[in-house]
Amino acid sequence: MQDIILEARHIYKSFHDPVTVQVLNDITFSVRKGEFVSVIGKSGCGKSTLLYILSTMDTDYQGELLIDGERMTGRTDAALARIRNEKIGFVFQFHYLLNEFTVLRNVMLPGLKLNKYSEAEVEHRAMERLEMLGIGHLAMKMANRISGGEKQRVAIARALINDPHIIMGDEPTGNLDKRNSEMVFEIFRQLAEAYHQTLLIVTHDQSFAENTSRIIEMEDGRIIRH
Ligand SMILES: Nc1ncnc2c1ncn2[C@@H]1O[C@H](COP(=O)(O)OP(=O)(O)OP(=O)(O)O)[C@@H](O)[C@H]1O
Repeated sequence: MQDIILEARHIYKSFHDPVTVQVLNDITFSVRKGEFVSVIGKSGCGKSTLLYILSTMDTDYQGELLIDGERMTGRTDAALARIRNEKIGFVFQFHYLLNEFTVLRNVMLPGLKLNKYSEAEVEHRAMERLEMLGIGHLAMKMANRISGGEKQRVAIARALINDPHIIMGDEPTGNLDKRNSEMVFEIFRQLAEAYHQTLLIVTHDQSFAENTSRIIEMEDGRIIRH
């Protein structure tokens, strides 16, 4: 099907630490273009482990992962790094901005790495995204001189720089107060509605999840609702 952005087929994952513990058990689901999906479940049920696999950062699993219909399984690390930078935008609980750079430069970095646009074009795209998120005026500030809510908006601008096919988030509101959490949710909702941006967000926040277009619920390494 053409509009399926992400497909997980029978994914299993075990840790050997030192006894073997199966953390993901036959995970199968897909995400269509424009869906705003949340992944919920009790602490330790395997959400972050699953997100690492879906985002191609962890390749040590059984099963198949397809992004845009292409198999990710069995590719080299370099190939996966390129696919990640081109197709996946990341927003984490901690923003991981580089403090020694300006806000603008932080947003530009994944765009420069892609090697698709000139530096001037990447700068223009970064400014467009900062302005869309209402923080154009922060462009020249150093990344450590802005508030937590502003940092998370910068992280979202950075995630959008290469027009990702999917944005993946691991607790993107986990470190924010209520007002900023609602703001981040609202940005995601508008991205999904106005731009048909596909989003897959792991969250503990029940009210966040209830307002997404689909909830995937996990329990003990399995999907119990999707
Ligand atoms: N590197 C590792 N080695 C061994 N066990 C691990 C490792 N990483 C995670 N686990 C175990 O795998 C299980 C799932 O962890 P995971 O971080 O995916 O859960 P989670 O649902 O994201 O939890 P939380 O909501 O608390 O972040 C847990 O039992 C955890 O202890």
